[in-house]
Amino acid sequence: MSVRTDSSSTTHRAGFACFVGRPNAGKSTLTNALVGTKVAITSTRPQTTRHTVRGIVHRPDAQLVLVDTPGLHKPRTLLGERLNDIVRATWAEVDVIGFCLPADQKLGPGDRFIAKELAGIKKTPKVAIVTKTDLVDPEQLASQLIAVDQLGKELGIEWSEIVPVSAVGDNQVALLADLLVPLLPEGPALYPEGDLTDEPEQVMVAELIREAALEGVRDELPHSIAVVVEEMLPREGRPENKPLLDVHATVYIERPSQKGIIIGPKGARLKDVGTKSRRHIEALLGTPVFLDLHVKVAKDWQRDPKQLRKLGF
Ligand SMILES: Nc1nc2c(ncn2[C@@H]2O[C@H](COP(=O)(O)OP(=O)(O)OP(=O)(O)O)[C@@H](O)[C@H]2O)c(=O)[nH]1
Repeated sequence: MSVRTDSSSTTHRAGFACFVGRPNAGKSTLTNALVGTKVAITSTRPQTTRHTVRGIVHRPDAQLVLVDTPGLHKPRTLLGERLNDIVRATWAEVDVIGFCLPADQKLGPGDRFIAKELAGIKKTPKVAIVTKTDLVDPEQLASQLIAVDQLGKELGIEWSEIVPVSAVGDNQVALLADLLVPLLPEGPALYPEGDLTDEPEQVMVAELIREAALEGVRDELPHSIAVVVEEMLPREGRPENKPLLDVHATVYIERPSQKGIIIGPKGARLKDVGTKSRRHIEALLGTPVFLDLHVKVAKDWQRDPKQLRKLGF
């Protein structure tokens, strides 16, 4: 007896996808849900993703490399302009774009602004992803799906798919991967199996610290925090079964007046930021960590090209 296998099942695909959408649309959370580990930072504050973080989905039939971009927005500072340039450059390079639209919010000018830009990128297939479906009832979801369909028609965008997902409720996340994969080109894996991201560890560690530093200073320091990891070194003289990684990092703020906010009374806040981010760093790197945090003022860094370069933008 002979068994014939369908040739399509042996085809391997590999390529890049990026999620776009207005701030807070759920792009980072979706990236994490697809990859299954914490690689992109999430926060309830908009515009927290500054670095392009790739998460990699490994499957027997495909490798899907996710590029998580910052939100496109009306630039007010030099940093804003650079972020928008990064976003557009990313869109032109990837194999498929996932446009994230939260189910619980009516389509607004922010979505249209992005959709118009997307309409200009003809070649790249676009999947509309209606996110956060756990926050709405079926009726609301249905009308959002219709609105997204209409938005596409109006602007001349042909959605390859329109998919509702909930990253938090893990609903349809696997289906989304199934729909993205056929849109990738045929080819061998681009990264070794087991790699979840090619972002240098130091950048990921810096992002984890920044995430913790942003928490709780909701309104005082919205986007004035940058974090640079100066050094990560294994502590010398430790027994082999008790390693310790020394991480030295600097939290940059824009003005001296912000120092008090970040440090808190008697240093309590900074200590809290250190404890929280250390736990995340240890989980990420799988080793105990000693975290040494400093706060420095880099005057108006968001507007200063020299400072921006130094801080990695
Ligand atoms: N209920 C619910 N909340 C979600 C879901 N996905 C994301 N969120 C929440 O929405 C907020 C924003 O999510 P992010 O993933 O950080 O959004 P983002 O689009 O990456 O945001 P930026 O980095 O600002 O561009 C966070 O508080 C998430 O917890 C979801 O499926 N369901």
